Amino acid sequence: MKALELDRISYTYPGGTKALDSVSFSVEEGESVAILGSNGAGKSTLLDLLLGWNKGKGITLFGKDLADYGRKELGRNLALVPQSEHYNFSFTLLEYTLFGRSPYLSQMGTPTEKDAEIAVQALKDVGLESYQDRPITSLSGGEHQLLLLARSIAQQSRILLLDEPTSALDPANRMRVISILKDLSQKGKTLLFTTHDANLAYELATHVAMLKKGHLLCYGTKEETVTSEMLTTLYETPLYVGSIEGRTLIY
Ligand SMILES: Nc1ncnc2c1ncn2[C@@H]1O[C@H](COP(=O)(O)OP(=O)(O)OP(=O)(O)O)[C@@H](O)[C@H]1O
Repeated sequence: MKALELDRISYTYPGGTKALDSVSFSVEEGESVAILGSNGAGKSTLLDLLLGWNKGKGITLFGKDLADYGRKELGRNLALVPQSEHYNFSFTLLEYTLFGRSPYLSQMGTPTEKDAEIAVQALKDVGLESYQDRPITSLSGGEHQLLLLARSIAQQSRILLLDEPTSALDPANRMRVISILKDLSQKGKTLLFTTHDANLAYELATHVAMLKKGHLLCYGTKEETVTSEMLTTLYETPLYVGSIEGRTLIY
């Protein structure tokens, strides 16, 4: 089943910047898609369109027009892991992770024991369970990024959108997040993530979308798209795709 279809998506900001120009591709459920592109290429604009924060036409989610989704229904299908988030109040980690359960709560409803179990398990998945009663304001930058992933795991959406999911992480936590995301992907979750790390894209993605100045330079399997020529064209700087001990390495 198609999880996502983009049909000639364009977006111009009020000031007149055309951030996306006729971008089309589709994603099957269970695929993992890396969105690559230089600074200002339109990656965040695309994520904001998928989340309905920027309004646009031509986006279909599981066969239904994005514009026809209610807020909670959208939350059950799509979760975002931003790079960071500003906190207005000092919740505990567990309370914050429980926000991921919002799309499943009734009007004025409070989270159930089952919701709490799911949130605790999500904190365990990212290795933050021993911090669950600590205030979120006490976290380091990397822990903060792991918490945002935990909240989205608790949300149990069919698609996960991730904005630079490993940007603040040390090597051990980077590996942990890659392993969590691979596991989610194997269980059938559809992933779309932006990254400046072509090695991460190659390791985690099944497919790659390359955006250049708002245009789709190419879309296809990682084997088709991640080539020295394509990456050099995308970033306008020499990049090479090689192999060390049987593993693909981009440098
Ligand atoms: N709120 C806004 N108002 C006007 N122009 C914007 C706004 N947000 C982004 N832009 C412009 O739209 C274009 C695409 O920006 P976008 O943030 O989508 O790029 P990006 O690929 O996510 O970049 P980066 O890798 O630097 O995060 C850029 O030219 C940017 O300056």
